[in-house]
Amino acid sequence: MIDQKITIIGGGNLGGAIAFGLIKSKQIQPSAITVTRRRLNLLEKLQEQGVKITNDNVEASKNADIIILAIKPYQVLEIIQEIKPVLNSNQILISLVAGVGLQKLEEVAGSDVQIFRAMPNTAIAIQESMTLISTNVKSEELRNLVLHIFNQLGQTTIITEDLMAAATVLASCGIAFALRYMRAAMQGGIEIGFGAEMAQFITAQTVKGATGLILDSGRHPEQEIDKVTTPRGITITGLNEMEHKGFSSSLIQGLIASFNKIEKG
Ligand SMILES: NC(=O)C1=CN([C@@H]2O[C@H](COP(=O)(O)OP(=O)(O)OC[C@H]3O[C@@H](n4cnc5c(N)ncnc54)[C@H](OP(=O)(O)O)[C@@H]3O)[C@@H](O)[C@H]2O)C=CC1
Ligand SMILES: O=C(O)[C@@H]1CCC=N1
Repeated sequence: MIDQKITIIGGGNLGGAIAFGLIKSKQIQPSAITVTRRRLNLLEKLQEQGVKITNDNVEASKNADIIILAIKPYQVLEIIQEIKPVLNSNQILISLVAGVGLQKLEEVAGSDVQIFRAMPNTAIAIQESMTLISTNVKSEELRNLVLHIFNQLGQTTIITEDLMAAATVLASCGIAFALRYMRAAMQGGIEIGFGAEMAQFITAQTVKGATGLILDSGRHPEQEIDKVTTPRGITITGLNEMEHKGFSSSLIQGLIASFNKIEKG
């Protein structure tokens, strides 16, 4: 069980999904969760589940054990300043904000607070996130607590801060890249004969199967691809045509462009 009181500042896509995911996990009482945003009417569903809602970040942070920052990057430093007067050294501050490093967060929040960064993806809405965590906090107990919270919402790993930009690209942006593959596969599927709905279902189940093969076996994708590519066959013809058109190269260049965007700020 999670006995701590959790405040989520910014109940949008991620903040809201975390609250719903935690409730679903049954590891925490809904009344131990507070979610803030300015348009409170958009938090009605969470309120119906027993979550406390407010537009007062300071009040919501006062008695929280854990404060999760799920606002936009351009707001994060201002909002830390806003809640700083009520922060204390027993509290854990977890920033989900992309592109704002631990050093900057520590500078603004002060070194007393226990600061973590967590980088999830939108599959957190179905408790299937890949969440990467970084921190300077040394306490195993606190690290395990933060891991435990995000483990309710998918898979979680602690990494060093210098890898957080790469983690943001590969996991958080990565889900959009994977979905764009799916959209393209569907469009191709429609052109060769399926209706959109059927093409979507076939594509989604096929991607799920590919994911399962890799996660279950830990084998390199190319080993699984080798099992599909009959010599002089149909698959290798398609794969090679995709590579001639720059499939892998364009994906890698896209990842690097996203990475450079974070690095440049
Ligand atoms: N989306 C993603 O896939 C990922 C996002 N991130 C990071 O997570 C953060 C949140 O992203 P996301 O959930 O997509 O963004 P959203 O825009 O969906 O959520 C941000 C929320 O903050 C609320 N908000 C704005 N101002 C305030 C304020 N002063 N006080 C309290 N709440 C406020 C907004 O609601 P209202 O306007 O009603 O106040 C909104 O619901 C970003 O920093 C992003 O970098 C990280 C990994 C993945
Ligand atoms: O695109 C963005 O900036 C955010 C951070 C990672 C995913 N979405």
